[in-house]
Amino acid sequence: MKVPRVRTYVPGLDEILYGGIPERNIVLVSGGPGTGKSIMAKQFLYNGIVKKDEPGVFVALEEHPVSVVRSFKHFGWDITKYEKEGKFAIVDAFTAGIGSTAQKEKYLVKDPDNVGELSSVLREAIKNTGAKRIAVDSVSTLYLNKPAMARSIVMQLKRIIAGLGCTAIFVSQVSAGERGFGGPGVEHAVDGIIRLDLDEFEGQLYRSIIVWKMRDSKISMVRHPMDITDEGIIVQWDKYLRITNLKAEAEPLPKEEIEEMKKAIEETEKIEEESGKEIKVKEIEEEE
Ligand SMILES: Nc1ncnc2c1ncn2[C@@H]1O[C@H](COP(=O)(O)OP(=O)(O)OP(=O)(O)O)[C@@H](O)[C@H]1O
Repeated sequence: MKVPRVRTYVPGLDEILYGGIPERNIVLVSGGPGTGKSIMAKQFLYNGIVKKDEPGVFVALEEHPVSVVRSFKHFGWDITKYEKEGKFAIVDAFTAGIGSTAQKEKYLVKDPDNVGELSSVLREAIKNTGAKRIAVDSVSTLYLNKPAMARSIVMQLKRIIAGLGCTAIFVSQVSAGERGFGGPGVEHAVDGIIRLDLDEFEGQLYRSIIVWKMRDSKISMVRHPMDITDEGIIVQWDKYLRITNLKAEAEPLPKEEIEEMKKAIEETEKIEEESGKEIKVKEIEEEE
């Protein structure tokens, strides 16, 4: 059976996911400092609103809500407009209500250590905006001081998010050079893992992305070069990054794989088009 896909519209990412993220999947975007995790989470939300009219909620645990908005705007993504229209909301789990901007926040979590409070504020934000896409940045903050609780915290959020029909990106911070993705409890609890990396060779930094797992989906089995530009993240889906002890080199993917990825995107587009038609027919029937 074909699983409905949530397209990220991050250039090249849907290709290496063979169509996009399966609906209701919770995806860990894991990586070291400065690898582009936050940008990817923001791009996923912004694209959903602009390209599909799907509202989104950003759970801010690492940055002040003012900085969150500023970093959206850095890429020309005017999120304030959609916040005013009620299609976007920030859950402030950062300020603990301290400061004048914080007190104006509609969705404030006073104690981010209290997962119950976070869950109920998140649920309210999802219901009010009609959100389809969620980003939690970063989920690691929630269990930094209590690693034994990581799995149950992630499962609690997953139940709410998937239960309300949403698809999510959970940002997971790991140390530079660490091989894991955020601890065994979390890695097995989530539905997908995307890993972002930054590696140095001969004084030059190379960005790359690899999809480690994605339930109900075929995935590209190679590391792809990735760029961060003024328009956000671009994945070079038709190339793979060959890393040896001494160097990193981008090489073209085999033709058959490129064709298969293209076909997966075309199929997703066709399914979307058909379901769009179905909705229109239903609307007309209801009007009659
Ligand atoms: N316009 C741009 N062009 C190129 N690179 C950019 C641009 N804007 C930001 N970056 C790069 O993106 C990186 C930050 O990305 P991001 O904030 O998503 O990292 P992160 O993985 O969330 O890191 P951390 O875990 O440390 O918060 C910066 O190090 C910066 O070099």
